[in-house]
Amino acid sequence: MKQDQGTLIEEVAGATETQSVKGVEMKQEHAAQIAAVVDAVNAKKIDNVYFVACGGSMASLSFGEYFLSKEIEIPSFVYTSNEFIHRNPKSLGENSLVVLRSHSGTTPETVEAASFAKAKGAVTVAISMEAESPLAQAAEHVVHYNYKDGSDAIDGEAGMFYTLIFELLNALSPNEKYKRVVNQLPNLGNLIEKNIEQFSEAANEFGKKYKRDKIIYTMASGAYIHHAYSFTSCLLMEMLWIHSNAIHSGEFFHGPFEITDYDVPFLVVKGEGASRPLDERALDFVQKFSDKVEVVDIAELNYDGIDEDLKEYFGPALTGFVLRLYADGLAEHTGHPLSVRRYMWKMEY
Ligand SMILES: N[C@@H]1[C@@H](O)[C@H](O)[C@@H](COP(=O)(O)O)O[C@@H]1O
Repeated sequence: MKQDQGTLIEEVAGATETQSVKGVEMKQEHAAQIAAVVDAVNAKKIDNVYFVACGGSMASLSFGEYFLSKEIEIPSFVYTSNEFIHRNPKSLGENSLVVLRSHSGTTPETVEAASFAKAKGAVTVAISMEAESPLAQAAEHVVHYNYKDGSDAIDGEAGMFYTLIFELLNALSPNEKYKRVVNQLPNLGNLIEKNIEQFSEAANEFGKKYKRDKIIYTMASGAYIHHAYSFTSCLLMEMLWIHSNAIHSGEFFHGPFEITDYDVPFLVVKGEGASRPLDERALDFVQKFSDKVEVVDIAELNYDGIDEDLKEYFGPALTGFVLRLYADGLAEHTGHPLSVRRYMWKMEY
C-alpha cells in the first residue's frame, strides 16, 4: 500500500508561484472527486486499468489508454461496455482500476459494466455530465464534468478527463512532466477558443466542398485514430448519415488503399507525436491519387502557454473541438442538422 500523496491540483493550489494560469481554477467539488480517485488508487496496488464505455465516450476514454500504455508499465485496455461484460477479462479483479464513461450516464451496457466491475472488487470510476445518473450510482467514484453551461473548460469534459488521467499517471508513476500538464491544463478554455477561431473557415469550406459526397473516409494514427473513429461513427454516420470508415494510416497500405481514386474523399488527421510519420506516408499516397484530400494538421494547432514537450498531450485534448467544426460545416451546407436521429433513443434496440 502506498502513502497518501495527495493530488497535483492540491499541490498547485497550495503553491501559487507554480500556478501557470492565473484566475482559472477547477471547481472544488471536481478537484475533490479526482482526489478521491487518486486516494483510492494510492491505497491499492493497481495491476491493470480498464477503460469501458460506448461510442463517442469509448473513443474519449481511449486517449487514457493511449497515454497510460505509452508512459507507464501497468497495462491498460479499452472495451466497449457490452463486450467487457461478455468477455469477462481474466485479469479483471480487485487490483483493477475500471474507468467508465457515459455522457448521459444512462447507457444501459455501461451502467451494467460498472456493476459488473464493482462486483469483481475493482476500483470503479464513473465519468459523466450527470452526477446523479444511473452510471454514477453504479460506480464507487464519480468524476463529473460540466457541459455547455458556461463553466470553464477545466471543469468540462476535456479538462476533467485529462486532469484525471495525468493525476492517475502521477499516482502510478510520479513524473514532473505530469505536474506541468496539470498546471497548464487551465489553458484549455483559451486554446479551444483560439483553435475554433483558427479552423472555422477551413471547416466551413470543407462543408461547402464535400456537401454532395455520399462517402468520406477518415484517416489517422496514434491517439488521433480515436478522433477518426468518433468523427466517423458519431458525426458522419450517426449524425450526418454519410458513409465512412476510420482507417488507421498504418493499415491503409494493407487493403484500404485500393479504394483510392481521383473522386474519393479523405479527411486525414496528421497527428502530432510518435506516429506522425505513418500519417505522412498515407497522406503522400492519397494526395497523389485523389483530388479530394482534406488535411487537419495537429502540429498547426495553437498551443499558446503550453511547453514544447507537452504538446503531444494537448493535441488530442484540442482536436475534438476542431473536428466538430468540420461536421458543423457539413451540417450547414447539407442542411442536415446534427441532432436528427431515426433510431437512436427512439425505440428499443
Ligand atoms: N454518438 C453517441 C456518442 O456520443 C455517445 O458517447 C454514445 C454513448 O452515449 P453515452 O456517452 O451517453 O453513454 O452514444 C453514441 O455513440
